[in-house]
Amino acid sequence: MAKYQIVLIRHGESQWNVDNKFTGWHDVPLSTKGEQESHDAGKVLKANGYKFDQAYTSVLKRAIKTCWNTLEELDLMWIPVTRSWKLNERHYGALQGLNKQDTVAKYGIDQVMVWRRSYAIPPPALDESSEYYPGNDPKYADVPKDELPLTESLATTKLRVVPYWNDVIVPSIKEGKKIVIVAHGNSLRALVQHLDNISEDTITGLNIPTGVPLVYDLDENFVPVAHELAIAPLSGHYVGNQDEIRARIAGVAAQTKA
Ligand SMILES: O=C(O)[C@@H](CO)OP(=O)(O)O
Repeated sequence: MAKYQIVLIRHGESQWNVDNKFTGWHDVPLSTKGEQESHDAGKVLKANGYKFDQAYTSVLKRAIKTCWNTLEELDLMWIPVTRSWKLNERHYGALQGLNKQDTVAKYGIDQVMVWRRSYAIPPPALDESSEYYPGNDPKYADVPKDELPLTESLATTKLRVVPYWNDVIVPSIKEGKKIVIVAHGNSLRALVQHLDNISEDTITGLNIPTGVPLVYDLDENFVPVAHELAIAPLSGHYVGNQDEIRARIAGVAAQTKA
């Protein structure tokens, strides 16, 4: 029996999704299409009667703007929005800024798929002299330098996302708050892997589309209750046109081709 319901949204298409570049912690804006996708996410939630008391997002503008646009459509811009770097995208290390398909041409599809989707193997680490080093970014001024990643695998991304879920978000759900989490492809993969207890092998095939609300019903122990529209391996379901959503999932997978 479902006791709680939460909504997860990956940000709308970003400018570096358009340019097909590895993005990670680089702070790029939404594309024009991404702005539209995030308004559409709010519209479809409104049409289906969803309401929220609290939003959680990352400190990256593509997620923050998606959150704003979604809440604007729901006429909920007044609710508290908590931002945390713990919900940031997985740090893509030295791949940040590189074109994904050029990287396939240089290193081969097998290596790139290991970097993109393997569970525990991180991309090569960033150098602290890099323009992308988070230690020079005022967003992270309060974060101890040794906690700031120079690269992350999905496994190490989980080490920040899941404690944030358990320590911050779960208590607020238990207080009775209806929550929405607006985050990123890989930080949400980390979260749903935890919720749905997805195996390390199976998670490599999971891609989350931009700007589509993903609804989870959870029982009293925060174990997901499978929905009839769920697309395996998820128990949650995407809200919207299911054929279009499947095509968008395939589009994320196709960002790197052999
Ligand atoms: O570049 C990134 O940060 C992510 C999300 O856009 O890409 P991928 O889907 O390749 O992990």
